[in-house]
Formats: sequence, structure tokens, C-alpha cells
Amino acid sequence: MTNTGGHFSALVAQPAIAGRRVPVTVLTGFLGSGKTTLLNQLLREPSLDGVAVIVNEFGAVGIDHDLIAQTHDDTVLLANGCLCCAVRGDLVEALNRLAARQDRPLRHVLIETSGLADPGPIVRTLMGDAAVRAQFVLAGVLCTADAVLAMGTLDRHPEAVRQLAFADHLLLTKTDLLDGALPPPALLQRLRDINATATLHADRGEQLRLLSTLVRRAADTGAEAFAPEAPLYRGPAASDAGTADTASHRDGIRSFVIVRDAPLPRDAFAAWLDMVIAMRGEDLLRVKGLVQLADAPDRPMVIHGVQHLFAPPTLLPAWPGPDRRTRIVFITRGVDAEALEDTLDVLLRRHMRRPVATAAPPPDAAP
Ligand SMILES: Nc1nc2c(ncn2[C@@H]2O[C@H](COP(=O)(O)OP(=O)(O)OP(=O)(O)O)[C@@H](O)[C@H]2O)c(=O)[nH]1
Repeated sequence: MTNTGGHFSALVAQPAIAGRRVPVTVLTGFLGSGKTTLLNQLLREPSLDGVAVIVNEFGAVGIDHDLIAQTHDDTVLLANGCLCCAVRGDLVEALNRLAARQDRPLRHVLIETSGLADPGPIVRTLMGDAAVRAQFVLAGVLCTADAVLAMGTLDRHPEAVRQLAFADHLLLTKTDLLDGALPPPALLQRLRDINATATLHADRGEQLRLLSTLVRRAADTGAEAFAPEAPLYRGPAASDAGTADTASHRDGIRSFVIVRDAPLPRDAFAAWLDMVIAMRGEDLLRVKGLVQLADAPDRPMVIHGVQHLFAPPTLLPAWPGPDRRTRIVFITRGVDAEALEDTLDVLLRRHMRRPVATAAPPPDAAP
């Protein structure tokens, strides 16, 4: 089987070795769900030098920005529009300005989105703008959810569902208002249905520790989006083989993980992803994964995609933990996980059957 020459094949032919780029964490969550409060608590910590905060507010007057600037002097306001649409160019400009500054070091960028922002275009900007990509790497997406109001918000506002669907970590806020009670099981189920692969943090101390670790980590690879620990309430157990799947028919959003034990031939994998992108690109809200390639089994390949757009994949110097399996998280609208797995199997079988003579080694096979 030969490559179809699609978008991903073109990128995967020569993945770059992960280099030193500034990690970017995106903090999203619906209006009033507690993003600024959380950020302010974090920024009270001493020694967050080198952590720049970009605050996006919908209105022309930056209230959140003022609140955050009181505690943290490295804050940029992008006001009067949503990062996902009106001020996307401003985000690129702000990031480029941060990258170019000489007066103080830059270790991490935290972006607080407006409460209505769709994280998709923001993540796409980080992956798709060449100048940004050369300097920055997405470290993860965090999303706050109000323990008291989230159910109603999710019913009424599709933006809130998308924000949750994009997250690597869900942060349940206002649990103190539950009067010591546990979060309602129906809410936990709903969150799990929307995003089974994210880790859920209900404890404020734990949330702050997570954020603090993220912004302090001298990481530069983007691998931190793939939390090695299993999601708190449910998710793919380490021993699971194949697809860990959960469906959310109510919200139409489905998340699942494709897990493979055996290393994958690069061209078969690329051809499969080309096909998935061509056929279901619109419905791929987010794809992220660590892939074990047959020709570079010791160096996981990090992939990130939003809809049709995939960032050029990078090879990490080593696996971040003992688990060396391929794990690809899909957050989709109505994509059938089993069908997707079947197509991968078909392409892998075809690859196995093809004559050895045609199996040309990839250009950068030997690391
Ligand atoms: N009781 C309680 N109140 C909270 C908590 N987190 C936030 N709040 C309150 O909820 C309101 C909204 O919080 P913000 O932090 O401004 O929420 P936001 O997500 O930044 O809101 P937008 O800027 O509108 O998107 C404020 O009055 C906060 O004081 C919490 O954990 N417990």
C-alpha cells in the first residue's frame, strides 16, 4: 500500500525532533465558571517568574485582566472580542511579542479564554501558525465547570460542551457551595459522557497543584497533555487493549482512545489518518496522541489535530513513562470508534501483505 499523499502523510514523512519551545496552557470554561478566581489563587504563589498570562475578555473593559494584573505583572489583555474569532490575530501577535522579548525570560504562557470562546480555533492557531509553532507548544487545555450550574449551562450552551470536550483536565469549581456534599452523580456522568478521557479534579488544592506543576515544569515537548495517570472517575485503564470508548449521544460528542500494543508502520498509520481526516475531518474536534512507530519505537511521536488541521508531528527523545503503547485520544462528533479501529486494522493488514521490496524505508528512519 502506498501513501495517499494526504495532509498527514505529508507531515509525518519527517517529524521534527521536539525542540525547546515555550509551553502554552489554555484555561477555558464557561462564563462565570471560576477561571479568573482560580488563576488569581495560582498567581498568589511566589516565584512564578517567567510565566506570562494572556487574558481574553469579551467586553472592551478588562475586569479580569485588572484582577489578575493586581497579583501578576506579566499579564497581557486581549479585549473586545473572542480569541477564537475576532482577536485571533491579536493572539498571534501577543505570542510573537512575548517570544521576541529580551528583558526577561519566558518559561510558560497561560491563556485564559473568554467564557464564550471555542477552544478549537485557539488550539489550531497554536498548531497551525508557523511562526507561533516554531516558538510555542500546546501543553494542555484545562476547563472549569461550575458544580452548581454546569448542568443547566450544558443544556443551553453548546459552547460550554465544546469547551469541556477539548479539555485534558476538567476542574470542578464551587464545590464549596455543595455544602460538603459530593458533586451530583448526574453531573459527573454528564462530564464523563462529554469527555471520558480528561482527568477530573474536584479538589481546589489539587487543581492548584496541577496548574502549578504545569507552569513550572521545564517541559518543552507538548507531551504533558497526555497525563499518564488514568482519569479520576472513569477512563481507559492501563491494562485495556483496543479502544476505550464512551459515547455521549445526548451532546453528540464522543470521546474514545485507540490503544495499540504493537508499533505501527509509519506509512500505514499516515495513510489511515489521511483517510480519517478526508472522511471525517469536520467531526474531529480534537485528536491527540503518542504513537509508537515501527521505525522509531524508542521515540514516541506526538500528534495533535483539530478538525482537518494537524500540527507537524514531533518525536520525543524518549517515552514519558513506562507505557510505550500507542494511545490516540479522539474527541469527535458522532464518529464510530469501532469503525475507525476497523479501518486501521484494514490498513495495517494491507501493509503486512504488501511485497517487501516496495517497503521503502522512511527518509529519517534511523534516529
Ligand atoms: N463559592 C465559590 N465561588 C466561586 C468559586 N469560583 C468562582 N467563584 C465566584 O464565581 C464568580 C465568577 O467567577 P470568575 O472567576 O470571575 O469566573 P470566570 O470563569 O473568570 O468568569 P468570566 O470572566 O465571566 O468568564 C465570582 O463571583 C467568583 O467569586 C468557588 O470555587 N466557590
